[in-house]
Amino acid sequence: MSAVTVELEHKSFHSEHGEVQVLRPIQLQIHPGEFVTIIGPSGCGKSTLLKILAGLDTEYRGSVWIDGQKVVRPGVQQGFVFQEHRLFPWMTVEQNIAANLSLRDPQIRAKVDQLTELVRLKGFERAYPKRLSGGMSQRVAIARALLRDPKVLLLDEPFGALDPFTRAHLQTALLEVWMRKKITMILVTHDVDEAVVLANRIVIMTPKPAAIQAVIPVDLPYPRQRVDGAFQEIRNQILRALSDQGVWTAAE
Ligand SMILES: Nc1ncnc2c1ncn2[C@@H]1O[C@H](COP(=O)(O)OP(=O)(O)OP(=O)(O)O)[C@@H](O)[C@H]1O
Repeated sequence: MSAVTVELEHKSFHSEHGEVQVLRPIQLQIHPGEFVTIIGPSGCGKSTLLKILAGLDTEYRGSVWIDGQKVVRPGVQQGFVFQEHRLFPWMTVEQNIAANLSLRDPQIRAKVDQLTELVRLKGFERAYPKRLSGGMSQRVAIARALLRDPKVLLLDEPFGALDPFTRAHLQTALLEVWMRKKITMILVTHDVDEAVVLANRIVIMTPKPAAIQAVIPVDLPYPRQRVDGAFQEIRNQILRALSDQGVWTAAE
C-alpha cells in the first residue's frame, strides 16, 4: 500500500490564444490503500491532474511523490485506466492483459490467470475484444493495469461510456479488486453517486483553473446503498458544492 503526496504549484497549457492556466496550487496527501475519487466540472483539469500523477505530464511547477519517490515519468508503480479501454483488437483477452510480456513465462502466465479470475473473465481468456461487451473490455483494461503490481491505480472516468447497470456492476467489481489487492486508487468521475459508492474521500475541484474546493470523507461501510439516508446526505453535500459553483442548474 502506498502513499501519494501532491504539492502542485501551477500547470498551464500553451495554445494559440497564449498561456491558459489549468491548475492552481493543489496540496493533497493520499493515504496508503485509500480510495480517493475526484469530481469537478467539465474541463476543470481533472484528467490533467491524473496525468501528472501518472508521470504522463511533467510540464508543470510543483512535485508529486509516491512513497517518497518523486514521479518524473510513467512507471510500473502507476497503473492507468483510460475512459476507452484501448485494447488491441488483434490480441485475445489474456494477450491484452499480458501486453508486451510473454505468456510463455510461467510467472506471467500465473499472474494473468490470477487477474482474469480477479476481474471475473474466466472462460473468456481466448476471446478477442470484438466479442466482449463494454464492461468486459474495461475489466480487461483494469487487469492489464494491475499486471505489474502498481503501487497506485489511476482511473480516468473508466466507466463513463457504460450504461448505468453495467456501470454499477463495474463499480462493485472495482471495489472487490481494491479490497483484495489493498491498492491505493484514485478515480476521476463526473458521476456523484459513483464518487460516493467508491471513495474513502471525495475531492471536489473548482472550475478551471482548478483548485481543491472541498474534501469530503465518506465514513460509510461497504457495500453502500444509494437509498440510505447517510448516502444521500453525502450526495447532497456534493451537489450543493457543485451548484455553488454554478455547475448544476435547476433542470439537472
Ligand atoms: N494538451 C493540451 N493542450 C492544450 N490545452 C489542453 C490540453 N489538455 C487539456 N487542455 C485543456 O485543459 C483544460 C483541462 O482539461 P482536462 O482534460 O484536464 O479537464 P477535465 O476536468 O478532465 O475535463 P472533462 O471532465 O471534460 O474530462 C481544458 O480546458 C482543456 O481544453
